[in-house]
Amino acid sequence: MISEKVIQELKEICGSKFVSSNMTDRILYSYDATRKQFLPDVVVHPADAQAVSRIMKLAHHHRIPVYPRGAGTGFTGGALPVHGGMVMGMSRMNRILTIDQENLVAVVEPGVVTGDFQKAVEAMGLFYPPDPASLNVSSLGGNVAECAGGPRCVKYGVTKDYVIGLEVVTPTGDLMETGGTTMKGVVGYDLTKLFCGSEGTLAVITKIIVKLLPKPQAKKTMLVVFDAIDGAAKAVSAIIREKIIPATLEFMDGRTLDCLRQTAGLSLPKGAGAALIIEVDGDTEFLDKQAQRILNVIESLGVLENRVANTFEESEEIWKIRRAVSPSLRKLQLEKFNEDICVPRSRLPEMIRRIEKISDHYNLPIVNFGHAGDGNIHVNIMADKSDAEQMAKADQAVEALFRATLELGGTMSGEHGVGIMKAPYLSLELSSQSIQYMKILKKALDPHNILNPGKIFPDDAHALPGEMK
Ligand SMILES: O=C(O)CC[C@@H](O)C(=O)O
Ligand SMILES: [Zn+2]
Repeated sequence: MISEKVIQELKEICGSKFVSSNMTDRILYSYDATRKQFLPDVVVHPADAQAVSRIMKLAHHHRIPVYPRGAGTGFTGGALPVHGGMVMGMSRMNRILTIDQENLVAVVEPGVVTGDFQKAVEAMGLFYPPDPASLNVSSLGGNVAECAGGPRCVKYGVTKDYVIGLEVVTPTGDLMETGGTTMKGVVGYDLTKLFCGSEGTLAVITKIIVKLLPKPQAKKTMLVVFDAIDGAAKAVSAIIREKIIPATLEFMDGRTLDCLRQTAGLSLPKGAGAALIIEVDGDTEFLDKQAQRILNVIESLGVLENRVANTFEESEEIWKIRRAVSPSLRKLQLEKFNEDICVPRSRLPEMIRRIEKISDHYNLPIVNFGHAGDGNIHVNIMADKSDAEQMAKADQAVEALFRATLELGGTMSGEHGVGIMKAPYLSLELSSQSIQYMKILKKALDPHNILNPGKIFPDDAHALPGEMK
């Protein structure tokens, strides 16, 4: 419980309107996309970095857990207040501070919605590539904390490849700047990169400096439907082997397509085993050549249909299909164990076969889609929540999936992070030494473990007293 005195201090810092301990607000901020629920004691919305710093000093002094929160679209529980305490919503800090067209750099606050930022820079002929599926809702602070990815990462890289500087507040309340606005900089340790993807456990992000690119002149989007999943997986490898890196190389298996047909009314050829969304970008002449090269490479792999978007609207129609996948799967009323394993691209066909075996072995449907061009697949193990046996099997299937991924030289998470969901499996992938050094880092910055506790490390996450069933 947080004392009335501390609540009063929080109100002085944020303004009383922006501090709430009423049940409605506590429930509102008890969820994220994992749909797990942990009730915070209080929800605060600071207006600026000074307020964040004062809050952290207060929390540090009173040992109150603090959970920074963007839009709550994370899939591993990064924003969940698993030990109660304070949720710190960053939505008031939502200004685009500068878009510097001369230096191709922008400075933003963490609460800016990713999609809004992209539109703002695109209106100036610039480009911010990271495009998580949640981009119309998710905010840049959360994207940085989780090092968000998305379809375009195959060509353009992930969030941390664009973040060149940060302003952060440490768990003890110090306000600190890292990096800067230059394209290069090698003075001292790269704290910017350390904080990117640290899942809100090392610092609260209060300002972000990103580099931008010129906006590609044009793009061409294709939805290529295959008769069998193997053909689609081979097509991904074949395109990369041909030394072509398209702007996106997204994959949806037959079950994903069935689900889209059922819940989103999509018309696709009957008997489709899988589909790829391939987008190429650049100048117009190059686009046509590259699209043709891709089609030549994959045509013998069982292509049933190739839908080419000729206009921006047609391209958006194809992307709407892709962005509908995750919400459509939710409509199936099954528990969705959504993983985001990543394997070396050449191992993708084998990984897909291994996933099929896991599905057969545990007798559970598994729906696969995602960023195949990166070897990053969202493996969704589906189980009936009311069937305890199925739920237990799904847990075993998750572990089998991680073990298979690691055997093929992959990683358990390409883009969603560890949070609470993968914490129990951390030692499958990381050596005890790396875990130990990570904990030393955490302790150096957060001696009392108050910033987003219960995340990443298994011994922290194993007992989560606050979970509501
Ligand atoms: O696993 C999911 O449901 C969504 C994953 C999300 O990163 C996506 O690419 O759509
Ligand atoms: Zn994804």
